[in-house]
Amino acid sequence: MDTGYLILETGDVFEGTMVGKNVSSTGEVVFNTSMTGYQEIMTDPSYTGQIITFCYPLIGNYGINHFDNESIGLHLSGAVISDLCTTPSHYLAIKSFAEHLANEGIPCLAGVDTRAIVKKIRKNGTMKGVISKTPSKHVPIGQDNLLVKKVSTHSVQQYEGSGPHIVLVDYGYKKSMLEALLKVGCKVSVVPYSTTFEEMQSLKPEGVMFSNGPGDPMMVSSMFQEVKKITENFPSLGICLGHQIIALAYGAKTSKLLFGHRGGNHPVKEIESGKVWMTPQNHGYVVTEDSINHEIFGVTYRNINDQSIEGLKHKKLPIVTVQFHPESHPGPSDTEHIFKEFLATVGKAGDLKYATTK
Ligand SMILES: NC(=O)CC[C@H](N)C(=O)O
Repeated sequence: MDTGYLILETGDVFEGTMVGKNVSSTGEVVFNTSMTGYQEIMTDPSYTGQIITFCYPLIGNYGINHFDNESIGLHLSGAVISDLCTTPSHYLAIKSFAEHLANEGIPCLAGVDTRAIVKKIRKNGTMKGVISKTPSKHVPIGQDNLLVKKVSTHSVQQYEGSGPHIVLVDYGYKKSMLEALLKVGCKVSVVPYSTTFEEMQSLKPEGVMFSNGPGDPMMVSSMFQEVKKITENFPSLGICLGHQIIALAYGAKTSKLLFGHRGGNHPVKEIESGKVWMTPQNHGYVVTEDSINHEIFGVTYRNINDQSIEGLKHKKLPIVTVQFHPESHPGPSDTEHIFKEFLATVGKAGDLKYATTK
């Protein structure tokens, strides 16, 4: 196996062994602290354009199976790990971690002191990096672009059900989000990120869910007006990127965290009840504290570690948003009630006075 390197924007170089596809790759270097769930993480479209450093030291021990993909294909730009297990042991395993990456054309640097990378990122912030076969490669800074467009569906996809009709706006949705709706009998239409209010109206949804997705939410600013109109007229739930986009559509601002929240045990406090929930998270941006108009939105959840905003609720309309991942996969499903609460608002829509009628 060839020697390879991770070169960070700071100039730091980490040596390891190239596994997966033996190619160079550039991305934003982030870290994930989950102890399990590498398959779900690798297939989460929100990681598009990112090199994921897995903090848990052993990766690949239970292989890759047919069931845990969160989307079709892999979206990450590369992986950096400590110990690679090449002989997976699990009754559902169909291939190894390294085979999966190789088949999908993604490089991985193994045998690295991932703790040292995490320390660098925690100190200097998320930064660009390159996985390369030579230690001297230049790290291209590159422009952020509309990553959502790369991963969103191009056409409407329908899933039958006998329950309420929910439209899922696809910014790069995780399969578990769709499954959370199908499990309780919803009929679901998955629609492109660029769906307008008029197109939404023609689908006659009873509720709208705005999904997770990659990149800076400001990149989707061309859709903010439409998102505002949609949420003013249909009960809405925004998750992660969906949460950020809804907040922006109502005039709030977002900013980038120093090193993001990515892992399976981020504690959030529900403000109303005082309860603390354990949540899976994967985000680099947050809704900025003083940008919230408190006459319009109330803060419903806060991160225990840094007090950042983890949830919003519109004061008059049935609009709820969360920064964490109630759909789980990987990580705890303790906040599954978010879907139930959303579905409870669906169907009562006719009784509500919407902002557009004011
Ligand atoms: N999982 C997500 O939806 C991520 C949202 C956004 N791309 C962020 O990093 O903050």
